[in-house]
Amino acid sequence: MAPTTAGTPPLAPHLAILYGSQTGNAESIARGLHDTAVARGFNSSVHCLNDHAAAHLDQVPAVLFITSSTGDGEPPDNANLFFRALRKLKGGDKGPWPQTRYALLGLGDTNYSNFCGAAKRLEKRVSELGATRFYASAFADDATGLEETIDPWVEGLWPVLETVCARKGAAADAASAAAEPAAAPAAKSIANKPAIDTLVNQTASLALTTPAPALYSPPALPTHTIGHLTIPGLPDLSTITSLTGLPAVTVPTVVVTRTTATKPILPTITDYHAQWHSQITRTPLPPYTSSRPASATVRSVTPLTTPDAVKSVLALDLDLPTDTAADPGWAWTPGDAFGICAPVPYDLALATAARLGGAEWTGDGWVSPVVRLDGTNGDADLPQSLRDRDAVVAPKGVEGSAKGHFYSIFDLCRFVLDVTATPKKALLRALGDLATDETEKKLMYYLSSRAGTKAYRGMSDNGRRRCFMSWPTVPSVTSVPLDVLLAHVTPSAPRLFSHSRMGVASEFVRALSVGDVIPVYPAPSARFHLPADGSVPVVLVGAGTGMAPLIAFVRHRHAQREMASARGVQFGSITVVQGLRDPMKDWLFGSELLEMSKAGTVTAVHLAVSRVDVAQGLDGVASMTRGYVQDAIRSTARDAVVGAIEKGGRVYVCGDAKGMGRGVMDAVAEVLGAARGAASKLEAVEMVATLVKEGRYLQDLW
Ligand SMILES: Cc1cc2nc3c(=O)[nH]c(=O)nc-3n(C[C@H](O)[C@H](O)[C@H](O)COP(=O)(O)O)c2cc1C
Repeated sequence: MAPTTAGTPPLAPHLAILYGSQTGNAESIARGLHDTAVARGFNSSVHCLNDHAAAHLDQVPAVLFITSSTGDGEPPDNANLFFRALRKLKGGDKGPWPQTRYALLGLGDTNYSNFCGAAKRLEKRVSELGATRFYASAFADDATGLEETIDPWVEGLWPVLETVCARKGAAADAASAAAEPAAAPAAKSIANKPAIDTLVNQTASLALTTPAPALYSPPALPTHTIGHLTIPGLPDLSTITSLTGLPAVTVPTVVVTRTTATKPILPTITDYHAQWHSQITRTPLPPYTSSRPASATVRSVTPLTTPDAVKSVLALDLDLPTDTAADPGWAWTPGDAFGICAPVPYDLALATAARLGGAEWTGDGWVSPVVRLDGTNGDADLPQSLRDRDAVVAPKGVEGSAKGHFYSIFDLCRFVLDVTATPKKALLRALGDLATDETEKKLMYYLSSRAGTKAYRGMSDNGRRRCFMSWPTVPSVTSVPLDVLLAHVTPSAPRLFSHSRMGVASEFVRALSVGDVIPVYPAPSARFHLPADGSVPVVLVGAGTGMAPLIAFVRHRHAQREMASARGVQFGSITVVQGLRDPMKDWLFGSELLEMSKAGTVTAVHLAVSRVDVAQGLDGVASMTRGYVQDAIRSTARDAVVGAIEKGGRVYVCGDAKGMGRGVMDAVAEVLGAARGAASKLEAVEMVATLVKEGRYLQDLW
């Protein structure tokens, strides 16, 4: 039994914490809550939603749901089976839900139109099935800072939970049912220490230093702009004596044991994968997932934009191994995506490993010490990113042949920890705890506190907010323990590409060459597919690389038309509304669309051009509007969009959530509302909401 806080008897009933997490945020919150629960004497267990059976929901008096949303308000991959199970409950079969009491925390981003869609759907369904909410639900927004909602929610949760789990009687239950998140946590005092002259001038810039090995003179470590941390508006911290709202430090649940083995550090992906002692490198059998990907060989990398375009876009042609045919997941339909497990850039991974004491020069090359990772209480305590990977036989040189999770420190930096992600406040807090220099400690505490929220959001490393920038800013932390990093750094998340969505110009994709082998897995879309009935008109709205799944739709329709031409089958109209900067530089698939127009597959192409004047039209293009796709929908493409919807058609929107998702939805509401004589904006918005419900307004946003 875990230790309890002084004077509190262990609470017999179990608490089940269930999370759905795509990129690790919800999982790390769930695990942090579990640790705190155990420390408070709860008999807690933590599982991803797909493993809900292991939580024995019929026996626990309280369940905590923590889930993010992905896609267009869809559940994360490790929650989709749970949602399916909820859907399957029919009639009198309500499963364990009528006896279940729950609290729910949703994670989302208001840049997506379906804010916290998965969490809200989960709550609706379990309530329908008879579950009772014992604590007010909260929905945290990545756009404004998750902590602002999460911290008070967690703070207020504990007293309510103790009542609910201890079952102190009906009166207490009734009181707890109405509970709202409690007030902000009490101030935590921090030492009032020396002046911070170097920091008050608002920039801390520190270089990476690695001691040279004794015998050989190693080549210089790759230079990466690490640690050029700019913090606008940093106050004089010497005047601050107490800070509130510091995030809880996540207790590491991974035990790191260093072995005697080392492993070569190689820059190339092909060689690297060929010798990694982990599931990710040897192509496993299907089904392929992000942690058990297949290996694909790059057949070609072709630029789709001119060299002077603002953003370069590449077409990647990949060869999948023949055995992938056995995986039904690869039987893709247009609109489906696939994931590429992009590693951290080699130079950065090596520089980070070196800082962690994980890169040694042998005279022949760099090697990295191999560590074994175990959960504190078995595999269930490993973060999911590690747990999903199969245990492998110990590498040569390690005593015994027991299977385990073996990684070189470099492997962890390259494939497991995403040091390019935005640092979580909890990581800054943990760095503050580790810092021996009081000034650095105070800076880290400040950035992770409530008062430091503005500085935290404004801090940047050459305009980006990346995890690794924070480490050199605390040079007194000579080495961050790996278990602390595993608890606080976001795990590397795969990037999703449409089948036929060409590589977003990421650092990783740009560096690929023909013959490289990369880890990939299928990620089918639940809803972003063409209607089975080819006579349904469609409107395709895409900007930038958002055109990729849409061109796959066009190609598919074109092939269907060719096959059906002799039979006189009628096909619905295809209206394309495409956003681009300059038709001469980045009109993706331009010539193909013109050909498809000529062939009659595409009915009209409306271009929205954001960076150059469009005095002249282009042959074969129905209209050119200066502005964004939403401007085209409001003007030249208005009739086509409304006409298609009124004929029972569907609208597909693909692009970035911030730039276009909201804007396009507003524009469609406006033109549809006007055409149907909506009495108010709200009524017009409800019209689009109905289309969404009917599966006639579909979005693939990122
Ligand atoms: C591709 C993608 C799609 C997303 N879709 C939604 C969405 O539809 N609704 C929403 O509220 N948040 C959406 N989000 C935001 C995430 O839910 C949010 O960033 C959350 O903190 C991620 O938590 P996780 O790391 O546990 O998955 C999306 C994020 C990404 C990257």
